[in-house]
Amino acid sequence: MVRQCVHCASQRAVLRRPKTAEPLCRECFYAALEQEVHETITAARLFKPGERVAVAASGGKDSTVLAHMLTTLNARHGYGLDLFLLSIDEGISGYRDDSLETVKRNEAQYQIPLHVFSYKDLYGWTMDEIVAAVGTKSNCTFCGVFRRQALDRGAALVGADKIATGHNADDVAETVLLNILRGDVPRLGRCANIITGEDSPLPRVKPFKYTYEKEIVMYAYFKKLDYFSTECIYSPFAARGFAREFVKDLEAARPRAIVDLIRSAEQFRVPGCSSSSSSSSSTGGKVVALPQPGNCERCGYISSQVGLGTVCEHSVPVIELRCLHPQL
Ligand SMILES: Nc1ncnc2c1ncn2[C@@H]1O[C@H](COP(=O)(O)OP(=O)(O)OP(=O)(O)O)[C@@H](O)[C@H]1O
Repeated sequence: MVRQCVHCASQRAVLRRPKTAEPLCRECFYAALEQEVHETITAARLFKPGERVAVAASGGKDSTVLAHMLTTLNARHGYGLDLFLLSIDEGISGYRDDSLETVKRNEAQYQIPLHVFSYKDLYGWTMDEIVAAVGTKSNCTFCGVFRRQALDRGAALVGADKIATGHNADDVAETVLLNILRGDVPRLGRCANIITGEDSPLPRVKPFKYTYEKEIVMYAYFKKLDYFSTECIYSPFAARGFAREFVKDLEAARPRAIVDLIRSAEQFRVPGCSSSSSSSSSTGGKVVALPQPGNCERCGYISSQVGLGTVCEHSVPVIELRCLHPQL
């Protein structure tokens, strides 16, 4: 029996929405997803008219769909944003070099400018060189910290007011789980924030915070968007992979599990702990020490909070990573 789309009741349904199980036609699926993202953007006041927004673009499905959708919604709803693509080349051959080719094509497809910054230019080394020197243990943690700072630096250099990333609901749910497993209460309280660094010169926003990965993939597939779909060659060693599998299993049993995990973390917010605050805070009578951001003793840039001490990534040559970070 041919199912009708439950929204328009005139077209044949071509898919069942993973989040709601509704049978929908293509156009109604696009409209539903775009409207949800628009509502997320407006409800959380993610953007202000006239802002220059860097769309952090890796060439993967999430950031490609984000670039497509922000361009579409900006035109449709008159957000008044000056959008551009910002890519970081971590120096991972056979992975990032290929995905950057996709971003270059996206620049022409979405008609928004692209700026690329590399670890090599910013720090003097590539991830390939780091992995060759220190192996694959913890490399994802470090790469993530370096990328975060590279995005900040790149965005500041090209005059951005804000960075939008393609983190989706599944990513946020995984992070919630990982923080529970680590007992990291301060991060648990803020990992589900839709805006981070609100008080900093370069806040970050996640317009896809409630958007399911499966729906992003469907959207990209049906719209035939040009994206790169290979996993990073170093990522099989990441602990996040186990959390991802678990979230997928939970979703298979009950699709709402993803959004419920996010909502739980929103409830876990530690009083007095925002993305930019640092001190100590009381949770259920227990005082929780919050990370203290420091400044690099060499270049003065804010240092990371993952155990890099007070020397930022910019100033840490590969050989010193070993000395400063015994966990490597
Ligand atoms: N090299 C990069 N340059 C610019 N932005 C990046 C880069 N890598 C990741 N990002 C940003 O961080 C988000 C989350 O990155 P992550 O590595 O978790 O990839 P992902 O979930 O597979 O996303 P995507 O499908 O966009 O690659 C991306 O959606 C993108 O906005």
